[in-house]
Order: sequence, then structure tokens, then C-alpha cells
Amino acid sequence: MTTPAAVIVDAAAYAQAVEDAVKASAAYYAGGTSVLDDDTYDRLVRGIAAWESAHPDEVLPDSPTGKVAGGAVEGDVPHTVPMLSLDNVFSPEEFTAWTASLARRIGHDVTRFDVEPKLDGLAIAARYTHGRLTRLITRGDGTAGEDVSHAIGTVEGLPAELAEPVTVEVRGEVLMTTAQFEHANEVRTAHGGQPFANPRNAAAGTLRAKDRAYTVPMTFFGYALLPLPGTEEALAARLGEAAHSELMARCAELGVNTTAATAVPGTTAETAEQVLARVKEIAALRAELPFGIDGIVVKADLAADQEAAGSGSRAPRWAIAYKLPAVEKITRLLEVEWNVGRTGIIAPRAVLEPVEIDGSTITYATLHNPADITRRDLRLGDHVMVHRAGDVIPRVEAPVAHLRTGEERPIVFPEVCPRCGSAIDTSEQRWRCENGRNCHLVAALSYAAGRDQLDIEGLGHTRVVQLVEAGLVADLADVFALTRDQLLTLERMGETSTDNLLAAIGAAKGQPLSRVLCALGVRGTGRSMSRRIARYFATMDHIRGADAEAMQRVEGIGTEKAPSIVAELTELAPLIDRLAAAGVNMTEPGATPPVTADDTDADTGAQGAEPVGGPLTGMAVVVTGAMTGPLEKLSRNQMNELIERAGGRSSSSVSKKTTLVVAGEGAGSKRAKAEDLGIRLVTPDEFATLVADYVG
Ligand SMILES: NC(=O)c1ccc[n+]([C@@H]2O[C@H](COP(=O)([O-])OP(=O)(O)OC[C@H]3O[C@@H](n4cnc5c(N)ncnc54)[C@H](O)[C@@H]3O)[C@@H](O)[C@H]2O)c1
Ligand SMILES: [Zn+2]
Repeated sequence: MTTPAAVIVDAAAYAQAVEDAVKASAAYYAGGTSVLDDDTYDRLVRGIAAWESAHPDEVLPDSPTGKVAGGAVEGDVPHTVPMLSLDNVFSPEEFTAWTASLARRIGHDVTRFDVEPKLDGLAIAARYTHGRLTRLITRGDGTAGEDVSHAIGTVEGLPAELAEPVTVEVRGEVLMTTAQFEHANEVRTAHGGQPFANPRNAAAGTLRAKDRAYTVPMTFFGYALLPLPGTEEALAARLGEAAHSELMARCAELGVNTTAATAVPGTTAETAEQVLARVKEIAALRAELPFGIDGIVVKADLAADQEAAGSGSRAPRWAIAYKLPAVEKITRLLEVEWNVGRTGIIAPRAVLEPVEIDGSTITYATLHNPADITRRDLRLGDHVMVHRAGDVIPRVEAPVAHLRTGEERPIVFPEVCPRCGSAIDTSEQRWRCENGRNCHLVAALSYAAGRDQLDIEGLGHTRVVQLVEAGLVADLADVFALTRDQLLTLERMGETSTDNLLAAIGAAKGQPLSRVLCALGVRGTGRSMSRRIARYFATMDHIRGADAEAMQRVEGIGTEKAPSIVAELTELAPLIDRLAAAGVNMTEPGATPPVTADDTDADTGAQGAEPVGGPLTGMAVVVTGAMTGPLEKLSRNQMNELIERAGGRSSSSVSKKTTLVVAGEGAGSKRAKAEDLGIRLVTPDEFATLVADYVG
């Protein structure tokens, strides 16, 4: 489950890797500003360890291996008992091997195990004198830590006063819950500071910061309880003999927060199998926990077993961290897309430089809502911490602000609905298209009525919204059923505009099949594809009769597109029937249906659709510049329709395959390219003469 170690090829690369790791580690523990994500750091250290085991004589004194905190941290407050790190296992096999070696070391199977979540924060020692919290100390290098008593009062779960006036040290993890992290970044950016990349970094940076103008809460979970020099003798003896599970219960009695209060309480287990079953359970709950965990800690429960196992300089031998795959990686935020959901919610989505997290390549991540983007101070081009756990949709945790170059750009929020163009309701955190559930309908109808489709003048966006809101249309066929009386009930709809609109709707019924097809908005069939399909099949009946194989005979439709077009047309069948019943034209002028196998040899079938004998037969034509003369009023789409009626193929770019370029006034680069390639050029007037029989 781990990513491979970084490959170190020589001594110079090794020295560089050591330097990089120590630097990253120092930044990580000091203020949570490492340039590496944990997975990358761990890979680097595994690479260093691999090189060192092959070159044991060349190990550098600075090497992070075998040291608490990679040797990058120091402290001046000595610990009574070292605060160590933990060794890792990554699989059930490695775990079972660990239990076996521990059994060998202590001379019998471990009597009982504790299984606890491995909280992803920082270790801290909290000293209580006669029940009062007097000192907070970081882990440091394990022997001595740093005094961070200034943080007393900001850590939930670590009471100022215990339930009993005892002198003890509580050890545990300080972290930020997801909610605390969000809050911390909000407060921080509001004060002009830079956001933290993730909760772990936020806890590290916050714990060590002194004299902040603001305080942000953190949370503590205890996982050890031990005597101090001032502890009453009997109590010290009891603590020294107690099993870990008993100490945890004692912690809770004293008023200290422990994992007992969470969805993943520490439990005990008798066998390695039971431990592994519990590991699975905790791993499955990981994605839903309100705080981060990076593994499961397994400990020998009994003090006697722990004592028999002893400790190394970096880690105890009676405990192990069963690591879970990394759920966070650093990558770049390339773009933000705005998608409109079924209910009209407009949700931002991050487009990322692809990054692999736990075996999956992540390209998109949710950003929740616009306020969230502002709160996180995210910018395009930012390095971002991306989080993905289980099957939950990946999310952008925060920018990695200390990696900014100054080239980052602000994220532009949409001013109108990106789908239907209506206004956006921004009164809630989640923005919503004012058309709500009708957004899709408004977009679909506006598109169908557009100039290049049914070209219904007077049926612009505002009018469509009005019709939909009045409940007069629920699909395209309803437009053709509108009555004069219905239209007259609408606001700002006088007699003249009503009659004009009805006339335009009437005229739209005569549009060629290619435009009717385009108006249906079948995915993968824009203007030119709709024309090709319509010219090939000539009638809607033939189009609907085509299976995927027949559909593929149309130029540009491959094995992927064909079935989806066929399927969508089947879905649209009731709508198409109603359109036809309303008198909408379903044939393509000038095209002849393909000859089918029923009529003649199957072999000739494919040729059937090519319009025969037009003046542009076999030609690839590009139109550029402004049209004049008889062609003046034609839009580019209408020009393309004309070309295809006359037997040619229309294209928007000039290439070696182009046979003719119609260059009007103001033609620029396309004309120049045609000249370069020696392609035949004609003026709009010459072209109009050439296709005279097909104009209008
Ligand atoms: N990104 C970076 O640049 C960078 C640099 C250095 C270290 N790191 C990360 O830090 C980790 C190694 O450092 P480490 O030694 O601080 O921690 P560790 O992951 O090796 O584990 C030891 C720590 O686990 C914690 N812990 C959580 N729950 C516990 C429980 N129930 N019982 C006991 N301990 C518990 C304690 O703080 C303890 O000190 C690695 O995962 C590494 O990726 C990252
Ligand atoms: Zn909309």
C-alpha cells in the first residue's frame, strides 16, 4: 500500500536527499510549512534508508533515519521519560511479523493489545501540578521539548484543572478537527495571514505561535499517563504498574479527552487477527471522521509486556503504527469550472494537475461553494493540498501558500448562470441559478430557438424564462402548441409581438431537418454534425431507423459516438413524434435517403446519401471574411449549409485538404494561408454565381 521509495543513485544524490529531508522536517515541525506532502517525504526517507543500508560506512551524521522528528527539532525542557516516535508496518503480513518478533523478544505472545486510531497532529506533554495545568511541552527531539505553555486555554479536551488534585503528566495529540481547521483559516486570512495547507500544519503552526492577535481552538486526545517527580509515591507506583487500557480509563476520569468519546474508541484485542479486524474497522471509518488519522497504533497493553520489550532510541518496541495510505497530496490548481446541477445549484469544481492518491489519479476536486474559495484564499496556479479518502469525492483542503510565486491569479466567479445565462441567486452559500430546476430547460429551449437552429425571432432568453415560469412550456414541442391567448397573458406581450412570435414559430416549422435535429441538442451533434447526419439520412424516419452501425456510416461518427447518438434519439422519440405532429419539417431538402439493403445490394448502401451532382461535389470549402452581394445576409452557419447543399464539405480551417476558399472583405490569415498553399480563392460574388441554383 505504500508508494515506492525515492531512488538515490550516488553519494551526491544521497547528501542532497538528506539535506532536503532535514529541511522539510524542520519546516514541518516548526510551523507546518514543509514543501513536501507526507507521502513524498516518506518516500524520500525510505530512499535514504535504502541507500544507507547498502552503504553503511557512508551514513551522514545529519541523516533523519533512526531519529525522533528526523533529528530536525530541538528543545530545552527535558522529558522525564523520552517521547518517542513509532515504527511502521504497512500490511497484515508486516503486522503479523511484528507480533511474532515481539513475542520472541518477550518470551511469550503479547498478553493483550490496545488498538487506537493514530491521530494526525503533534505529540504534546501536559504537566499537571496538584491538578492544575502548569506546562505544555512539545516532543522536540524526544529527550527535550519546547515550552508552549502559552497555548494553555486554547486546547479543548485539556482541562485547566483535573477532576482530582493529582500531579501527573498526560501525553497525547494536539490536532485540529476539520471544523477547527476551516475556522482557523478563515480567522487567519481575515487577519491578512496565509492559510494553512491542512489541519496537521495548522495545529503545528498554531501551537508554536506566540502573541497572535487572535486565538483559534485546537483539540487534545490523551494516549499516555505517567508520574512526574512530584507525584505522590503510591500513585506513581500504581501508574507504573497499570495497563495502558486502565490508564486511558483513568485519563477520562480525570477529565482529559480521549478517543473513547469518538467513533473510533481505543479497544483491546487478544490476538493478531482481532487486531487486524479492528484495523479494518477503523480504516473504513476514516473518511467520515471529523479529524485526520494516518494509521492505527497497536500497543502491548500490559505494563509488564511493555517493560520486557523495552524501547530503542527512536521508538518503543512494544508499539507499532499500522500506516494507512496517504490521503493527501500537493498538486496544482489549474482551473475552476462552474457546473450547474439538476436543482440549479452552481458548484465550483477544481481542475487539477493530475495527481495519484492511494492508487487513483485525481484530476478534479470539489470546492464546495464560492464563499469557501474566498475563505481559503485560493488562486489559480496555486499549489494545493488535495484530500481524498475512501470513495468520498476529493476536495481541495487549502492552498500551500508558502509555495506561491506571485504568478497566481484570482479565481473569477460567474456573473450569470453558466448554463442558461440567467441571473444567479447568491443569497445562500451555495449559489443557485434563478431558474432552479428549470435551468436545464431554459438552456435547452434557448439553444433550440437560436439563430443557427430553429431561428425563432422573439424567443430570446428572457422570453423563454417567462414561458417556463408561467408553466406554458415544459419542452420544445410545447412551443409549437402555444396559442395567441396564452401569449397575451404574459407581461410585456402586446398584440404585435404576440403575432410576430407566432409567425416566427410557424416559420420555424419549415426549417430543414438538419436544424431541427440540431435543435434537439443530442450530445455530440452540433451544427455541422447535424447537417452531415441530415444529409446522409435525408429524413427523420431514416435517422431514427438507423442502428449504431448505420450511424457510423456518417463521416465523423465513430464507434464511441454512434451508440450514444442512437440511444439519445430513442429517448427523444416521444418529443420528436410530437414535433412532427405539430407540423415541424422532418426532411432535408435536396438530400436523398440512403439506399438500404432491402432495396439493392448492401454494398451500395453507404453511397446513398452523397448529394449527387452539386457544383461543389468533392470539394472542401472554407469561408472567411465578410460576405457581400447575394450572400450578404447569410450567417456563417447558413454559408456552411449552402456549401453542403451544393455538394461540398464545409470546414473552418484552411489545410492542404482545402480545395476552395471563399474570401470576403477583411479576410486575413486564412486567405494568406490559402495563398501560401496555392489553394483556389474566390470572391463572395464569384461563389454566389457558382452556387446560384442553391442560394435561398
Ligand atoms: N511533510 C513533511 O515534510 C514531513 C516531514 C517530517 C515528517 N513528516 C511526517 O511525520 C511522520 C513521522 O513523524 P513522527 O515521528 O512525528 O510521527 P509518527 O507518524 O512516526 O508517529 C509517532 C507519533 O504518532 C502520534 N500518535 C498519534 N496517535 C497516537 C496514539 N494513539 N498513540 C501513540 N502515539 C500516537 C504521536 O504524536 C507520536 O509521536 C511521517 O508520517 C511523515 O510523513 C512529514
Ligand atoms: Zn441556469
